[in-house]
Amino acid sequence: MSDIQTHLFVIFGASGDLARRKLLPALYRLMQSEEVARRCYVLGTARTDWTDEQFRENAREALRDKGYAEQEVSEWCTRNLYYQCLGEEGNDYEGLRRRIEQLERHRDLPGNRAFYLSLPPSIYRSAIEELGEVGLNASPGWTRLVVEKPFGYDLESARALNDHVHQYFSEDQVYRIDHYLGKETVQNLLAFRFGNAIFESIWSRNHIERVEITVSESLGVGGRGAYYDQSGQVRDMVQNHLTQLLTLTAMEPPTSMSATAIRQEKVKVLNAVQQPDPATDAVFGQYEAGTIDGESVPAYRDEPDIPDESITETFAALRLNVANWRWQGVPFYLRTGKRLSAKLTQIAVRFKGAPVSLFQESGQPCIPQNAGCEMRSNELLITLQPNEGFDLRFEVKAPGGSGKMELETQQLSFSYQDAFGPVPDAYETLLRDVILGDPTLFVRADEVEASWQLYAPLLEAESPVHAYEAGTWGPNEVERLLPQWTSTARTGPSAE
Ligand SMILES: NC(=O)C1=CN([C@@H]2O[C@H](COP(=O)(O)OP(=O)(O)OC[C@H]3O[C@@H](n4cnc5c(N)ncnc54)[C@H](OP(=O)(O)O)[C@@H]3O)[C@@H](O)[C@H]2O)C=CC1
Ligand SMILES: O=C1O[C@H](COP(=O)(O)O)[C@@H](O)[C@H](O)[C@H]1O
Repeated sequence: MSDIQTHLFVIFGASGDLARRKLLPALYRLMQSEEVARRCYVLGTARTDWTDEQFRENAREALRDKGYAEQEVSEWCTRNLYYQCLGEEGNDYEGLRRRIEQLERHRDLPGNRAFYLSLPPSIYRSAIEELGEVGLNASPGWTRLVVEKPFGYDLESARALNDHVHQYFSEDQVYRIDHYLGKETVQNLLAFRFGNAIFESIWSRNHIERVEITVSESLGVGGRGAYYDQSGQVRDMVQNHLTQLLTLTAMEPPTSMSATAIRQEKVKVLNAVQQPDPATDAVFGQYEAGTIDGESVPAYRDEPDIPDESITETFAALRLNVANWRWQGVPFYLRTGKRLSAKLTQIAVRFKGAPVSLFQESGQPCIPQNAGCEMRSNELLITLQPNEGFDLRFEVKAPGGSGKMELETQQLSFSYQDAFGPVPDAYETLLRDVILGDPTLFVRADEVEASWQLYAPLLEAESPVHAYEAGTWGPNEVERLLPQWTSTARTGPSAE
């Protein structure tokens, strides 16, 4: 990473969960490179009244929990970490500015600064304004602002937040996080689609019957009930992560791999997606108690901080139509939920069958429109997590047979883990890109607004929320959208 310039990485919310579990470990891993370690200093800030040493001790503990070597962790924390309290009210930005300038003098830093807002979303506006008011939106070097998700609550609030950000920062300074974009396998979608010409010619309504995007989790809402109940699955997962997967699957080839070219194509395809009709294109659910991996788990309404009468959806399934020349008429099904049967992020592409089937019981050819004409389709499963890899399913002749040709489905498989070993963490990729100044894997202002706009009818409607048992694949009503889903969990790193 030779292009890294010496800088200060400021984490707002440094005493919080995300900083502890994701940001500090990602920065630590990045700084395993001596070169990065010499060029990146971290300043944590929050209301908690810590000294530098107390912050370092907390960071050491967080990194020890991840199993990193004691001695190296300790040295890194001492050499690279600092802390500045923002005051009881969280508004001492003058104090923060003075500390930044003092550190830059002391460490002889050129004034490059990244500000990572790992704060409750309700604080984003004031933090951005305060940064601007004390002049921290500009510096002798570069200044970058990283904003965590959720970016807005709906279209109106996302627009207002964009306007607010742009009062103080220009768009090229802003890095909106969607951690799915940092996942190696999500980026690999671009490599798969645009590095392999054989798929391009079949990647359209001419050959594809439907696309299914599944992001299922076996976990519930855990300790995040207070946030989640105000949010629900459409805001928490569909508007951002599933929509990113949709755009990467459906976008046109960009003119280059530059951030501008890629983001341009993503916005174009997003603008072509028609708003779903809540009555016919969506099914929502909420989990009841059930069993997952042999363990009993409580109902959503019995989770901490969830009101007894909550009607927040923990499951959403949608049918979307991408109204452009490539995709018109190919349904994109999206499905996501908490406390489902398994953790699985997968894109299943189901191809159209052959025009005439030659392999019928009767021995007579038939066409799919005829009753009883059995036609199997080829399928491509792109598994993004866990057991990352691809499976291409096709028909082969089953051995033997008494004069009749019988077909059996088999698959060609590629496992990421087998080929390359463990997959790096998304936050490591994203933080590296922030400090390199590469915005490709971040969400542009118009993209985030287009995405909120798409789901506006769902967010405004009062749709029924159907109960489903934890440990299943969601409410039965989902069959109304699609009776049988193609997606299946891969069984292991070398899944067959
Ligand atoms: N945790 C996760 O897994 C994920 C989190 N996110 C997003 O990341 C952000 C942070 O989440 P998370 O770490 O879980 O939240 P936490 O509640 O654990 O942490 C919030 C942090 O913000 C600080 N803070 C709160 N109020 C103020 C204030 N008025 N002024 C200054 N600092 C303040 C808190 O410290 P103090 O009280 O000391 O001020 C704390 O360090 C949120 O936007 C969340 O949506 C996104 C994806 C996953
Ligand atoms: O952003 C979020 O993502 C997680 C799921 O992320 P993954 O990387 O484990 O797939 C989800 O649990 C959480 O509710 C949501 O806020």
